[in-house]
Amino acid sequence: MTNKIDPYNYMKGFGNHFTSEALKDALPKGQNTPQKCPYGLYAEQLSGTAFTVDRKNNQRSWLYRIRPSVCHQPFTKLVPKFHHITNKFGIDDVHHIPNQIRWSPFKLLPENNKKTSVETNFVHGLHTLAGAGDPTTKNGLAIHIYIANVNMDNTAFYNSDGDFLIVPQYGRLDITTEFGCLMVVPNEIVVIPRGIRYSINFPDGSSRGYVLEVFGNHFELPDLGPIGANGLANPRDFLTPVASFETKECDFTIINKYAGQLFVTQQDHSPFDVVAWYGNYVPYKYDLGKFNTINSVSFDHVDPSIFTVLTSKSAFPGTAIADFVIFPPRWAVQEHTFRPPYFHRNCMSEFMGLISGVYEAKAEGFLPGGASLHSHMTPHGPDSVTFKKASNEELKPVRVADGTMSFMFESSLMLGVTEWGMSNQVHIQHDYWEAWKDLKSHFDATKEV
Ligand SMILES: O=C(O)Cc1cc(O)ccc1O
Ligand SMILES: [Fe+2]
Repeated sequence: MTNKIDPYNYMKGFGNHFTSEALKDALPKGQNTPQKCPYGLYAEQLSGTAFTVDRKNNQRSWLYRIRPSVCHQPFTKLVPKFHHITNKFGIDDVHHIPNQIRWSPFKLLPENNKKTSVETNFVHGLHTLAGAGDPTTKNGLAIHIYIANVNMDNTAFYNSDGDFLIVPQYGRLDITTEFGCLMVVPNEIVVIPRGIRYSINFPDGSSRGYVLEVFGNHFELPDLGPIGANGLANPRDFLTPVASFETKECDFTIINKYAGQLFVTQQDHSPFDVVAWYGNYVPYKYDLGKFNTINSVSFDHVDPSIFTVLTSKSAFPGTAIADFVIFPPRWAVQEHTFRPPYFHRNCMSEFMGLISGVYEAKAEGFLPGGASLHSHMTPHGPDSVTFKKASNEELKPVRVADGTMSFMFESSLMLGVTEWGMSNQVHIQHDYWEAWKDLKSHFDATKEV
């Protein structure tokens, strides 16, 4: 169903200082705030880091726009019954569960047509599934699922709480941002940093995907250490839109997520009126198919951190608030090795989703559009069918996960599951624990190998 045509233009590179003009010479020359800007535009700075952050981590962009963002009426709060977002992750607000949890695919909404009249845009279709921490202290994360079927007509959204890393699983995202437009297809991801206004259309109708929201540090590429200067997600493959603007004057709704609540306001013009911009605080997309996958070519199963695409660091070195990790198609060649993921218990929370295909550790039950959560120190690993097969198979080089893409949001924080995530609006597989119940003892004290 996915038509992969992408009508938009992009600039390449991660963390670059870009410049983009939709009209020739719309950027001021040699300064940020001339007394009068070209074409009668307004200058506006968007700061993604504190003014005083060290130079190498400082992120900001300058936007030259028809009207400054401040031209809007006062915000009013949208009562919680009109949305499904929360940032309350305290012990009494969400469910902290040591069991292995698995959700069947989150139900798509019916196509929006006259018969069904269910109309849900991206923002109203966001359901918080799990999280930890608090955006007011800029520490933590939330995981949302979106299920939606209508465009955000004359509506824009921005998030004061953190950055959104969006993983579309079903249906493309046609995104208009203040910086330009992006078309994002399943198997690509898009990051929209804090504060940037955007609107999402669903060219394929009813759509579904996952969102990782981080309240603290922005996403960055992981360090490569002994891997060397190349590998994993290459900076050149991150794409940022080019400036484009509209001059629409009409009633426009702006929705703001602020401290886990939604606020709404109106203005009389489109916020997508940025004629030119420059800077390094930008939205970007990345095709997961471009990941340069590195793994063991000798023996043993390597930890999945080798598949990290992006990370949002905590204050503790090497310990992420959230890593975005993928399990891409690759060759498995390890000798005398049990090749699928090992049995393990982890001091991190592991939330997993499946974009397409079958995940190597689970023969059944983990399905595209579904999810699993293995919390701090919760034991998990290959199901019994996978264990039996992989313990006995001939170890020739094989393609793993061809046509498949799964991912993990791995966090050092202890995730709580929301009321929605436990409700009968979703389907928790209560028999998930049985995936391991047939793992019998093979112990024989007389047999060394
Ligand atoms: O639990 C999982 O399926 C994710 C995972 C994969 C892997 O290859 C090693 C460790 C790990 O947590
Ligand atoms: Fe795991």
